[in-house]
Amino acid sequence: MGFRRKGGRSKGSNSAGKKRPDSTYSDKPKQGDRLDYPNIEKHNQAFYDYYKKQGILSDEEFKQFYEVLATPLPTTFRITGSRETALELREQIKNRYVPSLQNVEIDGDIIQPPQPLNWYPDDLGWHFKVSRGVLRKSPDINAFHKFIVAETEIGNISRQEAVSMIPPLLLKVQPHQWVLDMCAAPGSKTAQIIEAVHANDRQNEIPTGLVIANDADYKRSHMLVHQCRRLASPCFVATHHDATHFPNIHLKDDNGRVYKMQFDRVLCDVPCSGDGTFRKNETIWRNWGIGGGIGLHPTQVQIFLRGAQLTKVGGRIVYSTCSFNPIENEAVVAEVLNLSNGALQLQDVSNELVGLKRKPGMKTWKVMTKEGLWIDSPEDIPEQRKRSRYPRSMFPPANVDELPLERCVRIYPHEQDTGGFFVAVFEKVSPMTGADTAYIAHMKGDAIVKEEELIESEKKDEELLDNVGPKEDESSTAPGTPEVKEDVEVPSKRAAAEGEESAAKPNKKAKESEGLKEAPFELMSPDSEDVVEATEFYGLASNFPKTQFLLRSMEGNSRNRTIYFVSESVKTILSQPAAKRLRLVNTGVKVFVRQGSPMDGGCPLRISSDGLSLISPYVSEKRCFDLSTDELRAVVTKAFPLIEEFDEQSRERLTALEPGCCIFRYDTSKLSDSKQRGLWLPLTLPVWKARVSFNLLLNKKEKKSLSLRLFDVEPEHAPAELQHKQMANMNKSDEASSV
Ligand SMILES: C[S@@+](CC[C@H](N)C(=O)[O-])C[C@H]1O[C@@H](n2cnc3c(N)ncnc32)[C@H](O)[C@@H]1O
Repeated sequence: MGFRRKGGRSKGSNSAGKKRPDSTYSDKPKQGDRLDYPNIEKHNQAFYDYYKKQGILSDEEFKQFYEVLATPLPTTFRITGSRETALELREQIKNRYVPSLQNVEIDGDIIQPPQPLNWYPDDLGWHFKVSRGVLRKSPDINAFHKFIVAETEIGNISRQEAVSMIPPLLLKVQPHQWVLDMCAAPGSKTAQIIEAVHANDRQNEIPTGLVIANDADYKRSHMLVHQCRRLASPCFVATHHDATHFPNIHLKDDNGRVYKMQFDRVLCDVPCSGDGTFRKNETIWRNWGIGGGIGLHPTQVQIFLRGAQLTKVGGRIVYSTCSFNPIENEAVVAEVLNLSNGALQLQDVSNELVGLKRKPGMKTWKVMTKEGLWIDSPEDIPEQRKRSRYPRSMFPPANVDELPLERCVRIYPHEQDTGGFFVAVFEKVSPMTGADTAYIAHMKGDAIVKEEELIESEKKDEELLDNVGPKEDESSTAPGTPEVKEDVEVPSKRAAAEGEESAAKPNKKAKESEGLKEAPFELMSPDSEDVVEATEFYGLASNFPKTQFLLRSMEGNSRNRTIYFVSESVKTILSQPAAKRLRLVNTGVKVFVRQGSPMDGGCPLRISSDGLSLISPYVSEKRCFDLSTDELRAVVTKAFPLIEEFDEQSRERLTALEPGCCIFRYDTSKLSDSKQRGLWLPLTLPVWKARVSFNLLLNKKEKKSLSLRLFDVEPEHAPAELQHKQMANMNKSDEASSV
């Protein structure tokens, strides 16, 4: 299937009736665009003229670039989750799916099986040169499609555009670092950052790092929470602030010294015109206009500058957009470099992500007014009012030759079949703010910083931000400003629907207003009844940090229904009065959930599957049970396994086990084909044990993925009649424990 056009127009004409300039442009399908081509015109004359005139590429390359923009993207994905489980899944793809996808023919062409992206570390990023449409429809790749869908649903795979994976890799996050993601929703880059913080996860180790993921849009910040929840990180905090004025949080150390919360790593993946997403975003073909970049430039400068202020000396900052526009890219970089007075250094990253094809940043560019006039400086605009819409920072600065802008990274779609992207990496090499100087003094321990001094220095930071901000008659949502685009897949259809609308209006001046509907986040006392109950029942080891439990709602005198767990770093923030300034949307991993009173007695607090990997290393042997392969098959594939189906020895042990939640373990090397299946990690499963039966505490999707992965079968759905009979066998606590 080739390009389909709206009726009546001649081949190669745009919506205004003009011809698409590339003579080679034709209806002939190209590699990767075989099916599902949307019925829209893929030409925008204003875009074409603007970038041709900007000279972003040589004439020859520009032709290729513009041709590729009209083709759909290949399918790309990232294997996510904790490092060990990600490596397991990678082996499964390599050993099972890649061989099964050799010599598959679609529309007369043999397609290449999926391949790792050559620049992505450890073969955890993949591309498959067929469009999503082909992936969905072709019967030959149906099994692979099913696998991708199932693993995406439970969060083991993230379908993320290749270029969007780049900024978190260049951020180089370490497990002990504090990271701020300033514009984070819907959150695929945050997910990568969280994974980096957990890169060294071993049993009994909770990283000391912290990830604060922020977005100005309240609804979108919930999409972010949804996306990151599956990673179950106790180091994750979601906030909701206008990043241009992300609050100053003052913390006190054990000696009473005040210091400002600053970060080792800051990601500024700012709202942008999104013209790097032409290949997947049909509306942008119709809506692209010069006003987008112009309207967003001041906000982009402010967000980046604020990010730089919040970075520790010695820390790294990544600025990125999915736009080709130098007004949103090099102009922003040049302005903030100059404002930093040498504190920021633009890094040469040509030796990082080897294999990634890229072009250097631009050293010169032009500004076009919304009326289509090319201008050299704001003074060339006759009207004073209009002039203020084109701040000097949009133009190449006088010292442009001294700035190493060539170190910026430009990714063009035609070079390696991707979307378009811009990334620049910085290090803060010297103090830039009063807080930097105070922080250094704090770290040396040789000065007591007074809070008033800190506040005074912060006023200066604030003034600087206001000076570069949009002027009275400007707005980042000025006419012509397009929707904010993402280069990532949203986590669910519902979330996507919520996000679409709000993405169109970045909440530029989000006030620090009160009245958000979030429940309070209260740390629990280790002596509280709930903590004592859980500790005793599960025999939690003495080295388990019992001061890091959290409640999300105060439920009066009644027993608390859900108990969360946070890392030491999150506790540090939450336990200080300054935490009140943070508009928290979410933090903490759900570890215990209270059931209705179990009929057989036992502890009604069950372990949540979200918190299982955190809690299980500390649970005593009295609540753990090792399975044989046959028993595992019964637990994973059957709807209602009964204790009597187990062998005699197991029956005895299980019958003696006090009712309530416990952990079933399985050593995967016992599976005869574990290598072929790419399985080597021990399995830990949360189970509700009742008097005569038990119940796997996983949701349907998790259960299905597990069953397919281990035994190639879908788990049993019991017919209604059997369900009824079995339920009668089970006591009330079995029913209550179904997730
Ligand atoms: C390009 S998207 C970010 C994509 C995200 N980093 C990811 O990888 O999933 C830009 C985000 O900035 C948010 N945004 C817009 N204006 C903002 C502001 N002033 N402060 C914070 N976030 C803002 C938008 O709501 C949008 O979610």
